[in-house]
Amino acid sequence: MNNYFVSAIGTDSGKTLVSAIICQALGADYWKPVQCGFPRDLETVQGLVQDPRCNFYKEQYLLKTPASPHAAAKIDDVQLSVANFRLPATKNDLVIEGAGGLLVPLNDEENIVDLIGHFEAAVVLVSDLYLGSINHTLMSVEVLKSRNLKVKGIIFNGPENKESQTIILKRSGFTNLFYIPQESQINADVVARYANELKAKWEI
Ligand SMILES: Nc1ncnc2c1ncn2[C@@H]1O[C@H](COP(=O)(O)OP(=O)(O)OP(=O)(O)O)[C@@H](O)[C@H]1O
Ligand SMILES: C[C@H](N)[C@H](N)CCCCCC(=O)O
Ligand SMILES: [Mg+2]
Repeated sequence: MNNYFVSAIGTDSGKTLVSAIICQALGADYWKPVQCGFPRDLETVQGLVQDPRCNFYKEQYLLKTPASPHAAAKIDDVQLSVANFRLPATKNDLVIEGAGGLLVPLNDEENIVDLIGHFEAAVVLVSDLYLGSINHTLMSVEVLKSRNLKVKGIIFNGPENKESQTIILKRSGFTNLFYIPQESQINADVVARYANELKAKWEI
């Protein structure tokens, strides 16, 4: 059983889409430990994955405000602490989706990135290809490397930019797992199509 932690270079980068594709590709389970605001990513993934092998676990913290977890927790009078997060019990591979990027705070001291070691997960980093994303991706790479975290690879998402992809891969040394182009709509068929492609690339 492997735990994969899907993080990204920011919010709205495509983590939920990528999580659904990985779940469908591997027949893995899905869990978002902390959700801030609605709709719940859990429900989005449930609507996108069509694979009876996949189980979907409830968030450990479902916070009502669409904000950074540390701020959303304050509003709901909840204390987030890495030590209190508990993985769902499963014998299956598990895809864990973060919130926002790696240095998003959970509280005054701890960040999303601190959950990765706690869960003993390998990171899948989603890099969406907007202008400015090279800087944001390479900063995320530094954060991962400085903590010696295990990285499965990068998934690029959105309008193609070969120069950005090439320099990010060269500087990071990370594996290029997959590229998802900008789609006119996201639905279960799109996810199934990319899951089939990803399956072939995952174990290389
Ligand atoms: N390749 C793509 N083509 C078309 N739409 C996309 C693509 N990637 C992501 N989107 C859309 O962009 C929006 C943001 O993506 P997504 O919800 O996966 O981001 P996220 O990183 O999970 O955000 P959060 O930090 O809130 O969890 C969604 O509406 C999603 O369907
Ligand atoms: C509410 C949003 N969709 C995400 N789940 C949380 C994003 C936190 C971003 C914090 C930040 O980097 O400023
Ligand atoms: Mg999401």
